[in-house]
Amino acid sequence: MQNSRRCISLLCATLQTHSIRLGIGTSNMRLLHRRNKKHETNVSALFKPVQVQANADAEDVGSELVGKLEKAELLKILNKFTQRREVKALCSENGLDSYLQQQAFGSFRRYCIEAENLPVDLHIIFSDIMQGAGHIDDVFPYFLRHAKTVFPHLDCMDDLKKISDLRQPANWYSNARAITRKIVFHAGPTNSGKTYHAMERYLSAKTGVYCGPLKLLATEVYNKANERGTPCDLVTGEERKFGISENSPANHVACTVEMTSVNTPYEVAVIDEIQQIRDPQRGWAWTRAFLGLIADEVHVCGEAGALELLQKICETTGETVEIRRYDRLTELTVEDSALGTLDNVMPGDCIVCFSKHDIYTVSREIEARGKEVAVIYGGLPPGTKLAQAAKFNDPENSCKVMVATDAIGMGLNLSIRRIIFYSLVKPTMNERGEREIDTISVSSALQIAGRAGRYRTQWEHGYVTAFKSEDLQTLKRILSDTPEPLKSAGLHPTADQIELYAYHLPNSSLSNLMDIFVNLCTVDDSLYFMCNIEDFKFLAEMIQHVPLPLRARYVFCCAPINRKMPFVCSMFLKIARQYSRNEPITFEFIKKNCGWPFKLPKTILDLVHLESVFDVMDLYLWLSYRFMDLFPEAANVRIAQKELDEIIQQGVFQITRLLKNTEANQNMQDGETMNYNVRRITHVKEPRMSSASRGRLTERLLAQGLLTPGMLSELRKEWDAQQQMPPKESADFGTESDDEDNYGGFKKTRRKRRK
Ligand SMILES: Nc1ncnc2c1ncn2[C@@H]1O[C@H](COP(=O)(O)OP(=O)(O)OP(=O)(O)O)[C@@H](O)[C@H]1O
Ligand SMILES: [Mg+2]
Repeated sequence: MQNSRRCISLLCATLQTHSIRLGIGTSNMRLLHRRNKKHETNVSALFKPVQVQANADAEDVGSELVGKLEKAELLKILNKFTQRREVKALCSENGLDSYLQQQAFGSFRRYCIEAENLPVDLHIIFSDIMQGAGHIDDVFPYFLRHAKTVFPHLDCMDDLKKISDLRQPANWYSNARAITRKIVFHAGPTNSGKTYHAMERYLSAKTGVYCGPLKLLATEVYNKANERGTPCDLVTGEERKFGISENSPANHVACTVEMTSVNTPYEVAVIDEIQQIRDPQRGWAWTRAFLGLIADEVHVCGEAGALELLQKICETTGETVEIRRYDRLTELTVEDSALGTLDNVMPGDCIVCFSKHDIYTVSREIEARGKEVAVIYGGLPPGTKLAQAAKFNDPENSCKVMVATDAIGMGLNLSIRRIIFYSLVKPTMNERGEREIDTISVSSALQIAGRAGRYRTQWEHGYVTAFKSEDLQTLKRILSDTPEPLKSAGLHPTADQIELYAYHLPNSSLSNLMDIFVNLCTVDDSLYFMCNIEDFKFLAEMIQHVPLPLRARYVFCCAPINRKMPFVCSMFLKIARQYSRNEPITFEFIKKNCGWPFKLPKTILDLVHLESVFDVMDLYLWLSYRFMDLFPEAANVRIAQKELDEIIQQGVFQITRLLKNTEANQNMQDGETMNYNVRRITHVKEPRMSSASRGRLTERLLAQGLLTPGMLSELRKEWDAQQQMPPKESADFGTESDDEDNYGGFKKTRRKRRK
């Protein structure tokens, strides 16, 4: 039980106890700056003291030379020493602030009292002081030696600060700086032909790369280019497809922005949806692409509000921005009345919700009125999303209404006549990692509204309205606003930088290293901000007890998984454990753990679970590109994943029936599990608990749906097994790193098999 508690507290630490949360949006950069300042005073608390072994010398030479030390006397000297003003001043001069002083004094006192034999030099100093032959301040050099062992950063603060000096990210990309790039900014509202014009240039070039925000968009470009006779490869985190063949790379590439190569020269590069550069989580990928692409022409597409920031960044690269402005190609009208009731839904309507719970409610109610619905939300597999989009777009299909989350804001081509905002508030995570409800931003409202009346679809005049009449005025106000100009672009520490940190602080956990990095780094906050590292830290802490080399640990923590999905998280942990034992993660392993062969979902809970399984397979594929030898069965996993996508598709086609079954089950069962499951689906509606009312950690995690009973028992087993394994250094560099992987600048890591 003790072990499992520790295991759970590990998870909890991730979820609740971090003092530093960096939910940084561009709008609160000033705040960040101040917060950084504030943290400067307690950044010391991030440095965890290293335990120093007592009895450093095997033989008690000191006692032989000058006799044994009286412990009570020794304690008196130590207490006096720690209270002396001169000593405190010396401490400050040597980088020990009051927090570190307290820690180091305590550690030094314990060390001196508990040691049976002190190092001979220290022993003699104490003996001299006791006999009036030495001064109490003479202890200081020995204390400092101890303090530097306990806090190794004292000796390398300057190095650490240098490593995390992020003031000139433009200089990280010498290949891009070596050429003169032509930067073209295609600015305009949604549906104005920005991407279209950039793509025309891309397709006419000899070589080109398209960097998009979503797999679906990259896939669309890949398909379009190949259809037009321009062979094009597809590169996403989990997939590679080839326009010609695996052995002959095409001259054109369509990729997700995180996968952008900053080592390959191109004639034309397109960076789509550049306003995402301000995204608190993913912004760093756009910054990296914008600064690092080696292309004669870099075409960026997006909101006009990004222009000033891009121009300022270009001042640091010595480039100029050519601007091409576009107007919306079709008309978009905000209606004068709200929808009021779902009875008023018409063909071509898309109701946009901001929670899955609302998606379920609305689709159920529309179907109850005898109308078919297509459903799209972020968690659905790509095949399912495309199938739902195709059903809705097909003029011959009887399904004329769509219910979607803001997942449709970017990417999919949908024939929408009218967008109806079911609500104007969206649950978000604040900077402390707590859930909050926020009114949607002007930018995202315009993106979503812009989906109506798409050029060259059956509905060329778009309409927008709200579901509730009380929201209509607010919606009108939001839509008449211009999106706030972007203030800064995201940055993220690279694996190399963290590896250097680990070299200096070998006893620190990866999560701790990230915290220290973020707190010590210097960023030019008139241009950049540090991206939120909470997801990374969450994963790092979850696998902290798993013995892994640092590089591999780093790559694992970059895996794009949703930490709100307990099944995916527990599989992540299992896979990491298997990897750490150097055992291949086979298709059999996936089948056994994911319940293959898959059955059609009967309830929404089944559907949610299948979505998690899909994500686990994505995780497998993602890892398979980074650790080829231990993930050898990507091909089989891909086939099974496709099969699963089809099963999920069928489930979503019958979503109303699943909802009915779920409700019937709910009435029949009253057990804990059911309660938990329902909460899990409706988690966005849950009120946030105050810390006082949170109760036991495990219960809290279970209630929040962040831990399942099954996962809890797995964790217990994991932990018990771990206790029986020999310990291993956390900062182990036993990996070879070779070719560049392009994921955040991290190298692909092929594991050396441990003998
Ligand atoms: N000149 C054109 N000829 C033919 N089709 C066009 C032209 N311009 C745009 N389109 C089509 O109109 C639609 C909208 O264009 P596009 O996707 O380029 O808009 P966008 O400004 O990038 O919108 P968003 O901000 O939503 O990404 C696309 O289907 C595109 O193919
Ligand atoms: Mg576009």
